[in-house]
Amino acid sequence: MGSGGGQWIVEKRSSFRSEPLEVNVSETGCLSIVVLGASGDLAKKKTFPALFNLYRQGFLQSNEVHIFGYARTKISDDDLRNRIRSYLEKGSAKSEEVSEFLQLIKYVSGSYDTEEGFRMLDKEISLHEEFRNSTEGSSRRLFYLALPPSVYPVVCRMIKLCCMNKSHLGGWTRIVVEKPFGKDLDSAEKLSNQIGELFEEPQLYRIDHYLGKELVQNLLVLRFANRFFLPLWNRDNIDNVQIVFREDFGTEGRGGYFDEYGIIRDIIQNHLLQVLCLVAMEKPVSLKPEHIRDEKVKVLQSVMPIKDEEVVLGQYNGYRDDPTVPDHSNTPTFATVVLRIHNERWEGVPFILKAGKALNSRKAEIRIQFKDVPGDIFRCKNQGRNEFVIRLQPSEAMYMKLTVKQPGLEMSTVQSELDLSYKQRYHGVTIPDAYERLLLDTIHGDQQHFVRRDELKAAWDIFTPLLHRIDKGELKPISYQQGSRGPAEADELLLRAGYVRTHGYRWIPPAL
Ligand SMILES: NC(=O)C1=CN([C@@H]2O[C@H](COP(=O)(O)OP(=O)(O)OC[C@H]3O[C@@H](n4cnc5c(N)ncnc54)[C@H](OP(=O)(O)O)[C@@H]3O)[C@@H](O)[C@H]2O)C=CC1
Ligand SMILES: O=C1O[C@H](COP(=O)(O)O)[C@@H](O)[C@H](O)[C@H]1O
Repeated sequence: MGSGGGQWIVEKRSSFRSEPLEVNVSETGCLSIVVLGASGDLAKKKTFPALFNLYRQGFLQSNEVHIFGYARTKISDDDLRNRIRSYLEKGSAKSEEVSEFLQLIKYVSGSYDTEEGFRMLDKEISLHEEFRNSTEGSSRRLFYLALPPSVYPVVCRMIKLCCMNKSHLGGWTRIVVEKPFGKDLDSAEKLSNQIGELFEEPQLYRIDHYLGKELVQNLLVLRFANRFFLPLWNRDNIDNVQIVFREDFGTEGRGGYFDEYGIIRDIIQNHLLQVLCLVAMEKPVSLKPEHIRDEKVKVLQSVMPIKDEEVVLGQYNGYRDDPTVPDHSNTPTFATVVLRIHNERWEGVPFILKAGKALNSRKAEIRIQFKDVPGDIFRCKNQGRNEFVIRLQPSEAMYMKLTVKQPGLEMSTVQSELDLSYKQRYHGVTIPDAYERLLLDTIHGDQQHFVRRDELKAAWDIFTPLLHRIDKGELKPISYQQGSRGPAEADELLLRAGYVRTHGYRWIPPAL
């Protein structure tokens, strides 16, 4: 990145894109993207809008791409287009662009467990490929499973049986699967085995959309391209790390799904743990996906068993009013869990993962709190510690809380910050949605930001014992008010873990 006449130039992301894993694969030519579960919530809110944005930016060309929606619901092409139109007509999108894009979508209705529908789907894809005159190495088929995980195995079997890219055309077939990948270690391994019998690891993209967020993608750059951080990023200097997810709304219509999973499976075991890996891992040998994922696995394998006294669970009042939630549900909608990493860099540093629904604010951030300065000659220790905060959302930012001299004649100290707020710094730069990047990575065959099978296993290893105890009712959530900070016990745990709150200081995102 460099500056010229006040104008910031953002280097193309491809400058540090890792190489695709598969050899002899085509990244050009006829591309068919199939959204299975096209009638669902994720498809309309995230998958189709992300495809539309890629189309608008020229990453998907109308002369090579065709999009297929597949689901059981019996609707026409136009019905599907009308369902998703309003989710595309947002921001600066022009209605003609939306209409052009919608014409690329064809809908096929069929069941998930019989060949008939998938044979029809294959016929439609093949028609498109013939129409586009696919030649050697130019037919690419991407299947996005926007479906409940219970149907992944059968759907993958049907794809393998009926819809694979025709080998004489070259190209590839790739499968994107959504979280949750299982409910515990055994079910995740079973799912992995079932899918693994059908597809090779380089064909499988286990998506965790937090890995597509701008500031999560920035973590490796920040840590390993800045001399500042290298000597500080360890147990000698860092006292504790918090990775926090807060939502100011409840389960809203997803109560049935949520009650089966709970906040640990929904957010902590995947999104927050992936962020922890990037904060805590050692420097990878290179940016090759396997080198990065090797380091992530090592961190996960170094996490110690979770102690009961380092867990606080909560459930918001009113959660059970949802008719799809059982009256006596023990499912946590809030959890604070302390993880401890048993290695040379992090021994003794608590990683506090906190997630909650129906709280008093919506934000996701990483908060790295440094130790006190030894020999504090200014006697400013009580004002607060140095903190480095990475605000993932909303208002993407990084800021360092530090102690400075209070401007003026007096020699006193005050808390202030060095602030890199993205909206202020990068005028006019649109931060892409996580799903956009990850879909583009899938098309490019870049698995760096996807979860590898052994990573998934190591992640479930950490949380399975705790989850089983919650499922059995051995640990109970504490009730908390909607719109609050969550149970007070969580704040007490934070203090016990060593976090020191800075009183009287609040970071305010700078206005433009
Ligand atoms: N919604 C979200 O915000 C997020 C969702 N996800 C994950 O994405 C996937 C899809 O989520 P979402 O779109 O919300 O799910 P939905 O419940 O909306 O299901 C998607 C589609 O799958 C079909 N379907 C639903 N239930 C069943 C069933 N029991 N058996 C077979 N088919 C079924 C339905 O299509 P039809 O009946 O027409 O076949 C439905 O339209 C899930 O794995 C979810 O965990 C991940 C992150 C966020
Ligand atoms: O995966 C999920 O994420 C969303 C939050 O995503 P965000 O990008 O808006 O932070 C959460 O609401 C949902 O429960 C969960 O399944």
